[in-house]
Amino acid sequence: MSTPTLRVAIRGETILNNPRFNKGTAFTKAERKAFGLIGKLPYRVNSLDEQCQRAYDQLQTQDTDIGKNSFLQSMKEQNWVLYYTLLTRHLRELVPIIYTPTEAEAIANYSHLFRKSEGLYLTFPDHESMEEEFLEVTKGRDIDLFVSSDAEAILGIGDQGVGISAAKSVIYSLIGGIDPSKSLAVTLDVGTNNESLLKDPLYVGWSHERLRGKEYDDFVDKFVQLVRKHFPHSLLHFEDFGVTNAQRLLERYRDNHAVFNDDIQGTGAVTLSSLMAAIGVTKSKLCDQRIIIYGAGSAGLGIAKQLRDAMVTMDNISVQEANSKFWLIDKHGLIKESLPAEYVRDDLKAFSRQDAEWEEFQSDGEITLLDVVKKVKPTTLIGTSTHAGAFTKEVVQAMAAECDRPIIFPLSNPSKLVEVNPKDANDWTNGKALLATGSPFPPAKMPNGKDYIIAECNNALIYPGLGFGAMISQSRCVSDTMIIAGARRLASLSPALKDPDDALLPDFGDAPSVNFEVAVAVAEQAVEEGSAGVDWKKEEVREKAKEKLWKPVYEEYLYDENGEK
Ligand SMILES: NC(=O)c1ccc[n+]([C@@H]2O[C@H](COP(=O)([O-])OP(=O)(O)OC[C@H]3O[C@@H](n4cnc5c(N)ncnc54)[C@H](O)[C@@H]3O)[C@@H](O)[C@H]2O)c1
Ligand SMILES: O=C(O)C[C@H](O)C(=O)O
Ligand SMILES: [Mg+2]
Repeated sequence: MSTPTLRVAIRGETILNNPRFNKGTAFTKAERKAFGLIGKLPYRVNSLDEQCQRAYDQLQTQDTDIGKNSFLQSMKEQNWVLYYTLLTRHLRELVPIIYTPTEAEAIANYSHLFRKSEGLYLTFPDHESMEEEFLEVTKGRDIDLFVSSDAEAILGIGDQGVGISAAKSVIYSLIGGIDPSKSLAVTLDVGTNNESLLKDPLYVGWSHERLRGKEYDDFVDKFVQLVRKHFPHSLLHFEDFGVTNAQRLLERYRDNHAVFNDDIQGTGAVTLSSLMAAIGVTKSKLCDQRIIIYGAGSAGLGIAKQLRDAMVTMDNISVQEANSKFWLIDKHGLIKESLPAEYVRDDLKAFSRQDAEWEEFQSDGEITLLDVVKKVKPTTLIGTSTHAGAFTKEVVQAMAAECDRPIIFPLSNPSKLVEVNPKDANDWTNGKALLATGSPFPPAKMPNGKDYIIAECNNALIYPGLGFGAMISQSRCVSDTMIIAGARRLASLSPALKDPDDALLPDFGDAPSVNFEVAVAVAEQAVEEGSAGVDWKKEEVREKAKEKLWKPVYEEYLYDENGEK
């Protein structure tokens, strides 16, 4: 295949300092001449393979994961093709370094590890000039994707002031095939309530208490309206917003723009896929499940709604009946009618249990996870609480006593916050538990000595595909039906369908091809339901999607002062 060519308008130091165009020692002799680089590079021209080998060797000299994370961050600042190629070639090994769980440590130390800015920082004290800043950074760019975060609820480590959007953007390109020059990470800095950051003289964000109320809403709205005005066909991704804002913002904007909340919808979708795979093993229906969700925040509620909606569409039961299959537990125990109003957000009310069911418990006492497990005899237990170790041996064994194949998904991230280590859940149930976790864990041993692969039920196994599908079909919205289509396609790729002792979800090493399948399903659904902005037939979607996939390859550059820059 011949090398694709690209007309480029920048030369000399400028091209060497631009990670989108820089090739380092891989610039050919002809390019070095045309772009004024002969004296700026050592003589030898390297291939991408040689550069990868050198970079991988250098990476191995780092002893710690956080050291590797910093090294890779620097590489991203230098050369995107090399960075993404290296990650693609060592995907299983390096995703946990650039993403969950190591990313949690990198974000918690953001101000101390900080070397170079990336993306767009919109900070409240500068809100009056927001449009200028926005246009300055987006000038001349064709942006398809904005990945935004106000960093109030980063993974399970809470308020970090500035943070996660860059790591989530990388996953879109690495796994979803989205051209990194067409996406933009946006930090919405509205202050922080994290005391240690506020006291830290090196904190790089706005050292101020977090904005709330109208000022906050107006600030976010100003940003969303800029996106809508200047990039009406883009996808707007929300990540790790606090629980009081996440659902509200999604509802506010989802009818007018293609917006997507990863913690609510991405987590709901990947959990639905995992559960569909698990009930394939237990040979039961979704609506036969009794589901406890421990931690009723953005992820917990997103999962409850997604599973509920799937029961309604797939098993044909009423919304009310589907709601009755769930027991949600939060910091103050089971969500039930008589719980004080301040403990039950409005959006949880549909899942609130009736007091009459729980008469044997003192009305003012908290109903614990163990109480609920013993009474409800759940088939499925999902953790999104950030409460490490909450699924104790007593809880897990009480569940297993009443259920042949307990489905247990401790989804809190990073690894140290997991509700139960999957190895323990496996041991305590004699290998009967069907397990999936939010962060990567090593396999557990089954009683027959075989490895049980722990599926990684992380939204990264689906959100890049959901996003790519919505983007390529230029969908005006990300509808619930598009998300269900993606989740069903992911479930259909479960290894457990062929071998019930195998993992519930495909391996993360296969995440790019899996996400491609998800994208095709999502775009096909968008075409079918008429929300696509492209004029494609359903049968054409796969081919069109293939054409749009971005891959890290060096193009041959021709100097042209009217070219790309
Ligand atoms: N696997 C995934 O793909 C995925 C996706 C999103 C979130 N998560 C993880 O889920 C966790 C929650 O994330 P979120 O975005 O929903 O945060 P959130 O702050 O919106 O929700 C956390 C909820 O847990 C509750 N909680 C806290 N302590 C509790 C306790 N001891 N008992 C019961 N409930 C308790 C909180 O009150 C809150 O409602 C995080 O660890 C996050 O990393 C995982
Ligand atoms: O970032 C992740 O690993 C998944 C998820 O979005 C989370 O908030 O934990
Ligand atoms: Mg998240």
